[in-house]
Amino acid sequence: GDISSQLHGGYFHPLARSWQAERQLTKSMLIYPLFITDNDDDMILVPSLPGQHQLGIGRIISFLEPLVHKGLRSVILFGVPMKPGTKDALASAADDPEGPVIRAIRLIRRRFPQLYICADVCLCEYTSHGHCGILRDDGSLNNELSVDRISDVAVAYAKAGAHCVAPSDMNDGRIRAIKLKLIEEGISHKTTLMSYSAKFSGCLYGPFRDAAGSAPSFGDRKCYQLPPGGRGLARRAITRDMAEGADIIMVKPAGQYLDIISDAKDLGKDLPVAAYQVSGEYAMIHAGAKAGVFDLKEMAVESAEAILRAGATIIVSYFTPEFLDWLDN
Ligand SMILES: NCC[C@H](CC(=O)O)[C@@H](CN)CCC(=O)O
Ligand SMILES: [Zn+2]
Repeated sequence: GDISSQLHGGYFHPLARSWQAERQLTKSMLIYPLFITDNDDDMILVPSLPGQHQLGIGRIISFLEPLVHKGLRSVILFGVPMKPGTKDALASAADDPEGPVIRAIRLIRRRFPQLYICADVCLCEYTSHGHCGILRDDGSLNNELSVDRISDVAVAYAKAGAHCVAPSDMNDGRIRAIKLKLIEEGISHKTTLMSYSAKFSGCLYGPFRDAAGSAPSFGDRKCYQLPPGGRGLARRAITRDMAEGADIIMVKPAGQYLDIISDAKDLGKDLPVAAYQVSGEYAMIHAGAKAGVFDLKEMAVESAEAILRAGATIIVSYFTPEFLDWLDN
């Protein structure tokens, strides 16, 4: 055939094949989620999230030491209050200075100063009803009260030493509110604001909710997380959050939303785009490997390659510990 039909010469060799990828996965692209409980000695496996633990403050250092040694660069912290009576309608415990997240931030900052600490900011782990905000009488989110409370929690985590605050609530306008309060506090110059901008409602968060005890006690999150079909809504939310001061745009889930990741890169070509490979994606890959559909490592790598190909350069992944073993850098 004519010469332009000959493509094989560009990828017959493994190195040439690696050159075909715009982005290569490296350890510094990975953020590892940690579940921190309020019982210091906890080290509890989460059955629905293979190999993942709920950790007490007393376990964090010894848990992280080998991972930091293998090149872990960043974690994202989720508080898991287990003590009865902690949760209430206003998520009062979310910014408790003796709560698990703030204690973990301080401890990790002191022991691993080189680790970049992200703090997830939401109310669902601290509200009695399990929703990502403060409710009106009719059970819908009170956006104004929720945004005010979430921005206070974000500032508390930043003041405690989090390098990055990441609001996963999906209330309207929380990015602007957080940015303004960080500026008022004089810490906006040393706090990254990573927005879960395009976060979709769906069936892929079950194992996380087991791990975080954060399932809504009634209803669902369909009135604040985006509808899976809402590509336009996602583009509008991404554009809005960039205008409100987000430093990083995140898409979540990842594997079923690769087009949204590429939209985020298209809209936010001047910002880093993150993607969160959520608990359901992670558990599904484990289940597929266990069922013999594919090799675990091959699928974990292929799913990460797809997320990078779509345009992400940051991946929140429960596979992070494995990738630290699998990657050279
Ligand atoms: N703030 C909401 C938590 C949210 C899932 C949910 O809707 O419960 C995610 C955490 N940011 C779940 C992440 C995961 O499933 O891994
Ligand atoms: Zn939430």
